[in-house]
Amino acid sequence: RVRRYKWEVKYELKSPDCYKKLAITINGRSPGPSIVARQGDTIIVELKNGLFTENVAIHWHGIRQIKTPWMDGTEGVTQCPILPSDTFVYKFVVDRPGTYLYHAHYGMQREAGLYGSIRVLLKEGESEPFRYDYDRSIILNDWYHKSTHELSLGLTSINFAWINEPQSILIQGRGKFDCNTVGTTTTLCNASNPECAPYTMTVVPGKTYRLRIGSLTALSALSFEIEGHNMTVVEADGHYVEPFIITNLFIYSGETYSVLVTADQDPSRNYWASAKIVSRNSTTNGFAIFNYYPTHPRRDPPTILPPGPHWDDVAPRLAQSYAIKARRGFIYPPPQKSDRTIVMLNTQNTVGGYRRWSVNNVSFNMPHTPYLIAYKHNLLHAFDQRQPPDGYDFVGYNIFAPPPNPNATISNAAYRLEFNTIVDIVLQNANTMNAKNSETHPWHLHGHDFWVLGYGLGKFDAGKDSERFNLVDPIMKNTVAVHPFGWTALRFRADNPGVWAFHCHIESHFFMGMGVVFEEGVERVGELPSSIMGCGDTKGFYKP
Ligand SMILES: O=C1O[C@H]([C@@H](O)CO)C(O)=C1O
Repeated sequence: RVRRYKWEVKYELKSPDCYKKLAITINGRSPGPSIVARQGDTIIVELKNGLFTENVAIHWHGIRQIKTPWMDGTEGVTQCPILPSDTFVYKFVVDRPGTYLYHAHYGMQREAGLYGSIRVLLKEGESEPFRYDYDRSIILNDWYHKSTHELSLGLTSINFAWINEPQSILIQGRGKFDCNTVGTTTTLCNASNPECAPYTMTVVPGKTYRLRIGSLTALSALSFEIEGHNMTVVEADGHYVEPFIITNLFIYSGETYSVLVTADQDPSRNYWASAKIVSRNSTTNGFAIFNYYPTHPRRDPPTILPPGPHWDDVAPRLAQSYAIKARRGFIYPPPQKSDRTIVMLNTQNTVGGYRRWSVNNVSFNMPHTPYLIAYKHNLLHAFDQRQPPDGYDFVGYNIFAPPPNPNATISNAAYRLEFNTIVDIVLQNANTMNAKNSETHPWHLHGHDFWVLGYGLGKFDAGKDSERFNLVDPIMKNTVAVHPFGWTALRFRADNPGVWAFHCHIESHFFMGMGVVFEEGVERVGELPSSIMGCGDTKGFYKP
């Protein structure tokens, strides 16, 4: 089946957390319309850029774009940006069932509100290996009152201005900023605006809900819970998980999970659903109402918000990471050996006085000519042809201290992977430029799912640690966290011809250079549509 959507992207004044700001919307909405389809369907999105002075591109997060690598929506990698007043047609197949996302992949527009959810159902007649009565999607996000321009200008200035903690957390596009904190200095905040009434999820006592939870935060790692209710994790990034029970779900930007929740508590009241920031010392949190029918949906629960886990306790987060395994009967065992291992040291750096993030001391910059077009049309002068490094100085580098020489280099070089080979990536976290500090980084790979082979704390030891890789039942994902001062190992097969970004899903970190690009089998990619062209050295290639 073909499912067609006609979208217009525009700025509109919105008050998702009671504070009015210009948000980037799709057909007037943020989050945008949900895409609901069945496995094997073709999605066609006719996207009009109705922003007056900004380009746009939309990435279909978790969709592998098999045979359509030019539809990945990654500006600078797979396509030229869509110019103001232009219309671009995305067309791709959703080949696997599961919970996915879409969002802007141009500059830092995602945090201005350009995002939504994709739900791919099984083929007609097929059923899931678990039971539920109803299916719901919610997206968690963090929200900033400053514009994407002001935030990105601060990050790219010699007088570095960090984006800081968000003003609120949004659950399905709704949050609550405390208007008292701005007092009468502005009329932009209105606590009784119905737009910022909490999101309510109404449940029928006794029924079981499949909650598809996705995070598209700009920065924050979150802990999500529903007061007094257990959750059973059954899906992660489109793959079935061997079920396990939790009281709170740690979720990092770019991840999706399905949890089963049964409305089995006292039905005469409502309960809080809450999203609390972890890994950073932030006081901002978000809440929604888990409403038991027929209790009034606007009635506040009689309790205070659950306090949630302590923000800097890494142990329970690591424990959740370890607990996620492929579901029995749905295990795709990984190849037992890899052909190449790339160790990626994640550091915060400076380049020429600018604050940056780097991988093996190389800070990524997007070229003007998208890689995919440059490779196919032999425009190889468009970016640095040297290979970025496959590792760092394992012996000499102390991951527990700020970088002794924080200077990195800027590059747009890409990794070329031999087609169909097995690639291991070890993401190695380290201390930031601030003493005794290491952050959580969710890494997202385009065009693939990877096996998560292991996690650890401290410096990855190629001998000892790789012997403990889970080669039996690792989960496959497209986004995975690297914990503070820790490492995460993943494996994938470079079998999807194209050029794919791999980056920290913290929007500002990718913007500051925390990412790489992989090329694989580009010679197998068919003729590129001219609609993706027109920028950089492809000027004039666009034929309307
Ligand atoms: O990139 C970042 O900059 C700030 C801080 O390190 C600035 O000092 C921070 O928390 C980041 O994640």
